[in-house]
Amino acid sequence: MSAMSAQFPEFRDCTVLVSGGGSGIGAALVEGFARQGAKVSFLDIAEAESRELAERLSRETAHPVSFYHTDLRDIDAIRRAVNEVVEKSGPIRVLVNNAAWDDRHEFDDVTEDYWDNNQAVNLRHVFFTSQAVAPSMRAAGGGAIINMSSIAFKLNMGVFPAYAAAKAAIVGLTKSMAGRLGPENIRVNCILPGMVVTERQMKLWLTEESIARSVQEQCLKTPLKPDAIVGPALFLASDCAAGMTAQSLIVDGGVL
Ligand SMILES: NC(=O)c1ccc[n+]([C@@H]2O[C@H](COP(=O)([O-])OP(=O)(O)OC[C@H]3O[C@@H](n4cnc5c(N)ncnc54)[C@H](O)[C@@H]3O)[C@@H](O)[C@H]2O)c1
Repeated sequence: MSAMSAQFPEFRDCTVLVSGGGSGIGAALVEGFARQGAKVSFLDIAEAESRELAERLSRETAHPVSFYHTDLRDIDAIRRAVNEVVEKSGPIRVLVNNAAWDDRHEFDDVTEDYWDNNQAVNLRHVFFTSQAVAPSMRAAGGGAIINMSSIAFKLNMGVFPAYAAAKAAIVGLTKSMAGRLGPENIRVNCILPGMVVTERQMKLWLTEESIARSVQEQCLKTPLKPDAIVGPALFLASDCAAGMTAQSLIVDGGVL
């Protein structure tokens, strides 16, 4: 049974918000929740890809999929979008903080502005989107937040210190938010993917050779595709994981 065919009845008609849902893993998550019968909205800046995804899925799923053009570096814009989602679709029960920017940067060249912008795309919105969504989860009696970290910060990868710092911080943020929001029945967990081959990763960073090298490090000898993250995310958001919070789930084909 694939993640796309497993069914969790609790997602039917429930409101789900995914950040960075326009492409890659985020798009697979949007599709995965939409095929569960959820009312899915997503925030992204990739206009063309996001519109195409929302239109395609809206023709095929129980509820229209809604795209909100939102630059996650703009906290007021996040708050406006979250309010619109709640007004249109009802209280948000599931939030996936997925958006990120794994830009490579040379240690000696990083400026203060670069650092701040990098943290704004990779870390700051994870807190502020959760903060904006929490009131509607409380009002609905609870919810689930899933933050996307990465195994990259555990691998001594020198190519993106700012990204690695943000991804490590997301694990700490997950635990702190879980402690704060647990009494309100809001569960907060994170997923640490390994290498996931997306179109964008292929365009920017990956080659057939680098994929083969990474696969050698995995126990499982097949490169992971975005779908590999959908099942674990559905599980963490579902009632099956009702007793789980403050946890990190590694989905890397067995690297760590
Ligand atoms: N692909 C991988 O190998 C991999 C590995 C480990 C962790 N991850 C994590 O999984 C998540 C998804 O990965 P991906 O490779 O699909 O991501 P990606 O780099 O393709 O980007 C995700 C989405 O975020 C959007 N986005 C970027 N900046 C934004 C901004 N300022 N405002 C709004 N949207 C913005 C992009 O347009 C894109 O649609 C990320 O958190 C990433 O760190 C990915």
